[in-house]
Amino acid sequence: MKKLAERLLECLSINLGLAPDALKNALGELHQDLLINHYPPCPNPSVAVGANKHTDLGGVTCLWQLDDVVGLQVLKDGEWYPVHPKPGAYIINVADMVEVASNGIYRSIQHRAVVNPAKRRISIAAFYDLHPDAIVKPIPELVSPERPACPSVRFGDHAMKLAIETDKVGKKVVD
Ligand SMILES: O=C(O)CCC(=O)C(=O)O
Ligand SMILES: [Fe+2]
Repeated sequence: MKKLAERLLECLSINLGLAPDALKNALGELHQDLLINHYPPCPNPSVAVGANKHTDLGGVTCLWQLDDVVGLQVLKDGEWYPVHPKPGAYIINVADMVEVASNGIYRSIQHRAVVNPAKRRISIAAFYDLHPDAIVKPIPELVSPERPACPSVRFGDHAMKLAIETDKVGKKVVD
């Protein structure tokens, strides 16, 4: 799975016109955090949230939706769109540190999970997170007068800030 995340970072780098290892070098050593989300059926989904609106913190996330139950939604142009589970397919989220390293060219995706009135849902998220001391700066080739550098971020501070200032959850890093 980690190989998949590393390969994805290579593809994202190449797509930016950079060397394949550009994002990997900008993020440093990645480690995997696994989170198993279990959403029991909820008789009144309109008053309950599965997972609140947020962006993932690290590099990329590989998300596996186990059951054929729609719950994940992504925010695009102010509208929530469902992401339908596909057997054998992972959902890949660009997370905050790729947004910073790419100087905002890639945007971390705002998403949430809603609950289902009749069925339970399970998802497994593999987050590729950074060392807490890793400092992520925009890759110099992606900085220009038209696209000035966004602020650098120390990963540990970013994760802590969101843990403490929960009102910041779901806000964009670059903006
Ligand atoms: O359950 C889902 O589909 C989303 C879970 C999620 O966004 C997360 O664990 O960060
Ligand atoms: Fe997430």
